[in-house]
Amino acid sequence: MPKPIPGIPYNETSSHKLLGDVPAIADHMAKTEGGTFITYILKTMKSLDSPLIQVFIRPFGKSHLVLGDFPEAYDILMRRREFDRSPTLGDLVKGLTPNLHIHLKTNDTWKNQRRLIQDLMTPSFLHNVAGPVLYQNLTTMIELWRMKSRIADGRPWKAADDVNQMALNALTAFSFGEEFEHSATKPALSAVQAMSEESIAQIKRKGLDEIVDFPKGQEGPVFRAIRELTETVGKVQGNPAPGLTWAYVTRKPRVRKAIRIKEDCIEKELKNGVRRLEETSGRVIKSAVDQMIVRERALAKKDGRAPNFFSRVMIDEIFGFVLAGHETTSTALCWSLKYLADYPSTQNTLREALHRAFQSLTANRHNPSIHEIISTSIPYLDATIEEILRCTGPIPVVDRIATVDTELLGHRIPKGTVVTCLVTGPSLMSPGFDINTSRRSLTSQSDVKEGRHRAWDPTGIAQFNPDRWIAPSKGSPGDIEFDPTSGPQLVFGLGTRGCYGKRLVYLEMRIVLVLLVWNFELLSCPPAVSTYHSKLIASNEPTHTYVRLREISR
Ligand code: HEM
Repeated sequence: MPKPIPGIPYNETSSHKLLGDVPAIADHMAKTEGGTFITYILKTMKSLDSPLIQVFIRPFGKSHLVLGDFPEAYDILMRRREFDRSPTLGDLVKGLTPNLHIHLKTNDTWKNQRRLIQDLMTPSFLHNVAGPVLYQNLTTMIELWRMKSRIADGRPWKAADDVNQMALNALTAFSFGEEFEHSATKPALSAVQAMSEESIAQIKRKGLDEIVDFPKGQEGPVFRAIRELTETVGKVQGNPAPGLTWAYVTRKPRVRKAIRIKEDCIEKELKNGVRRLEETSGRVIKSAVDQMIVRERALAKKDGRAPNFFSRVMIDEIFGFVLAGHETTSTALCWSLKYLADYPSTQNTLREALHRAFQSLTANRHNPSIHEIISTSIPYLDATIEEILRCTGPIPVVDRIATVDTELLGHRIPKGTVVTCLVTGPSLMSPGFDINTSRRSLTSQSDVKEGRHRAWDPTGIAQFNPDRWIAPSKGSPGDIEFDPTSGPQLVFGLGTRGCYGKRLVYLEMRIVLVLLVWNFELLSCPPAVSTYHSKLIASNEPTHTYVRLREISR
């Protein structure tokens, strides 16, 4: 039976059930349109009127705390040594990448392993290596959508699969470079190119609000295998026994075959990288794999050991990019399409900002180059990206585990307690709870006293409004700048164990938003396919991602 921690509110009925809150969560999801674990938590927090609650979703009735307060979450993630990475996040990928650094506590082993991938999020690698290859892949999707928009001629179509493929392409391009022979978007492009005149004429006879179905194209075996594996992650989400589930899932013949294909693919790319390293003495870096090989050689030399380019750590860290980044980025981009279409004034302001930024291009049809996209300051673009991320929280929770007996908001909590911080909860997307300062930790109290306590104005906190991230420019009076410190944001977690890949995400979203808004007007879709409901699979995906595009002619 559940074992509550004294003093922290919980759902009384669940505390008398062997499965704790699990039946109530299932009931909430069955009866609430768009209901997820997160909406259950938000509802429970509201009814218990507390920023800290406990739920019973773990085996043996262990209490799991949920915190809906940014200042205290900030304190835990940034400063409190009594908390460390909890196994919850890593459990989602453990069966496929047991050697990924996500599973490690914050210690020397974690630090050493991170050295292997330390170069990949530097501005130099992102701008010179990842940026161009991402750009090349993303323009293929723009080409696909240009064809689709001409055929659909103002009618909506389902965009989720294209976005998902594009996100996967982007990550494999980042990992393996432009010479990687597989593509997820190109088969879709070929399928649309091969559409008969009659099937196009049929589409043109449809009503303007009717959904257009486009042929999908056949993914090759490598992408099918990667997709098979990334989709298994959703099966472990919210599962009280992830170890057992992984043991079952990874024994399935389909999954075993997919793992073999993935292993062969990474090994082949590593061999190509090692060959390139030998041929060019490490001077030509074309991908994350190349950079990691160069780093492994340098680390081995420094540590006085032989390099191991094919270690389990190398393989899992490489596949980790895809596992950690694919569904999350795809989800963020799907939400971006919805917000841009449903907030035309944001879209117009963004387009005007792009026109000002890329003035010399408006006379002809060329897209801004990758160099221009990266190097041009466009505060409203940064603000739009930040606001989309704030409102959507693709990973809706950030977890930590108490490594010692400690205190939280005035309550004693035992070692081993998992604390889940809500990414789109109170004080981030709804007004915060009124918490007596004396209940806060000492460091959090001093933030309040010294005015370092960042907070959003509760009025309009739930509204999508990129302007909240805009401030008057300090350098050039009359101008504006993007201020990432305007208010609380938890979308990538915080601190040493915050998201490793966030710079790549910002880069990818920047390229996608520029190319999309530059080339198309995103129009709203019929209400039935425009809801803001979500489903929490591997990440918090929108249930409906449809687009209706009007090509912009210049
Ligand atoms: C929109 C896309 C993404 C979102 C919303 C997201 C969000 C997050 C969050 C919330 C965490 C936990 C942070 C914490 O505990 O403080 C995390 C961790 C992590 N993310 Fe991301 N992520 C995204 C994309 C990516 C990408 C593209 C990569 C890799 C290329 C990546 C790699 C990782 C890794 C390796 C960790 C674990 C870091 C550690 O344990 O030290 N993520 N991410």
